[in-house]
Amino acid sequence: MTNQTQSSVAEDVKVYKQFINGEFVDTNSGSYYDVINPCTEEVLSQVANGDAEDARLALEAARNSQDAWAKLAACERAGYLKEMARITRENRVELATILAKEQAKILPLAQVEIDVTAEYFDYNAGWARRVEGEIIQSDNPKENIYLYKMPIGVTVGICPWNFPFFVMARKVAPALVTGNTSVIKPSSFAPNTIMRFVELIQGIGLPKGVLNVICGWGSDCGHALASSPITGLVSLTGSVEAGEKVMAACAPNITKVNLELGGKAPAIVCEDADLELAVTAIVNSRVIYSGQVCNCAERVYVHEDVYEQFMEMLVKRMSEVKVGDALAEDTPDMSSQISLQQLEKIEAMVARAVEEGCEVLTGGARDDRFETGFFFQPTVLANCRQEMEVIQKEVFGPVLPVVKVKDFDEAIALANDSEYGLTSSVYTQDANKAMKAVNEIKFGETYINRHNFEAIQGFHAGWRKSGIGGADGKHGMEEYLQTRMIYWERH
Ligand SMILES: NC(=O)C1=CN([C@@H]2O[C@H](COP(=O)(O)OP(=O)(O)OC[C@H]3O[C@@H](n4cnc5c(N)ncnc54)[C@H](OP(=O)(O)O)[C@@H]3O)[C@@H](O)[C@H]2O)C=CC1
Ligand SMILES: O=C(O)[C@@H](O)[C@@H]1OC[C@H](O)[C@H]1O
Repeated sequence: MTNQTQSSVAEDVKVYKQFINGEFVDTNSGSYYDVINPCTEEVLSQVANGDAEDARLALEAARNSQDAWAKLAACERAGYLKEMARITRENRVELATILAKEQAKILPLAQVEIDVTAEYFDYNAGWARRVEGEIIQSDNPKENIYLYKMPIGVTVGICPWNFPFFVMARKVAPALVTGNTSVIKPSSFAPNTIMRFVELIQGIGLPKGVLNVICGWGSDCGHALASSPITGLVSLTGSVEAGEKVMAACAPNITKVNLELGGKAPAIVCEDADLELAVTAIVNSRVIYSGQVCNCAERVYVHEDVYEQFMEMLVKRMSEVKVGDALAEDTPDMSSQISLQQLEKIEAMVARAVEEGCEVLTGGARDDRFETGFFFQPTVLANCRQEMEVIQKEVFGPVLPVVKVKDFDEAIALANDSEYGLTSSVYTQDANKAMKAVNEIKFGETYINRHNFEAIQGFHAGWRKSGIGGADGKHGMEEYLQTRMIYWERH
């Protein structure tokens, strides 16, 4: 943890306490840590460094409020989500600015995240009148069989730093509308926007304990939330390593997990592709939020017939990417990485790729034009081979490794050869190739002739190590429900 330091509470920066049972309270640990602006490295806030006791108090508050919350009419619960949407919209500029500063996200993208989050609250409010059960035919003519959809109880949402505000809503909105209560743990790297939002919604009258937000490190506070017998569901967005730990923590209580654990998205460029479209989509997808998005192109497979032309266009476009402070007036295309650790991880992966024989066509190093921050140059790597780490492991930075392939079958086989299975994309003007990809590519999400993002009414779900369960739409909402069967005999 190099860009957060433990400290006592200073007086001149914003301080965020824990939000438990409808009140802002001190952390049991008594300590706070600094959250910095990754571009400038200035301290933005001091945030409660929560521990297992904070987790216990938040979970108890969520448990104590859950019965009454579930007994409200679903449309009444939805009313609170609509209020959250309204308040998000009314404060969209303030929230986007906080977000941009705490995670080095360029302001237009931060604004998109805030606006989509408001949409997300509204969209989930719409499910209130649509959660339906079933009446099933019995073998006994005197019996009716009913299937009910019930809330799980207390849900925990553990958020990442890359889309912290949106992912918070992804975990809160379906939980609350279906009658669950929620404990949210933001990433320690980006808690400010979530905490400010919690301050802003104080006037909406949400019953105490229905939503609790506690900050603290995953290994301590997060682990305590996941391992508690009070917790009915843990939804985590983050690394495979954190997912494994959360599953292990949940195992003794057989607690349900819902995991979104990143990806290694292949982009396949066919010989008949519209190359201008493919290059634009792949470059945008790789540099958006400085390459730190789980569903964006992480490796490219290009047909040998168009390889030279594609690479020339790709290198030109990547070398033209504008890098700068996330809040600069002449808005850059991308900014700093979130932290020194992430910068060092990217740098080390690129260095190992070069040792293994990759050729750097542009970028390949830290961007030393900046006195502060954790900037890495937009990078294209050629001569990549399937077995290389840079093709197999998530880089999470502005680095595009490219592999030349002889045909579409080889591209699909190599794309599928991955422990990850979140998203993928195919660029072709041939409907038969597109259909073959739809049938044969083994990923939870495939984009044809475009790249990210997914729709809030879709279902964002990773295969293999990319996760379990999913989010968004009807099926994402159903992750927060369990079934109850009633067998009712007439006498
Ligand atoms: N799927 C995705 O969208 C994301 C993928 N990643 C991938 O993960 C890599 C590392 O990023 P990193 O920040 O370390 O991501 P993590 O997976 O460590 O963090 C994600 C969330 O999980 C929490 N967490 C970590 N360990 C535990 C645990 N044992 N129990 C409960 N909660 C836990 C974190 O808390 P805290 O950080 O506060 O300790 C954070 O809130 C990236 O390089 C990238 O490859 C990262 C972010 C998002
Ligand atoms: O963490 C991620 O990268 C994903 O959760 C991401 O957040 C917004 C994207 O559209 C996602 O799915």
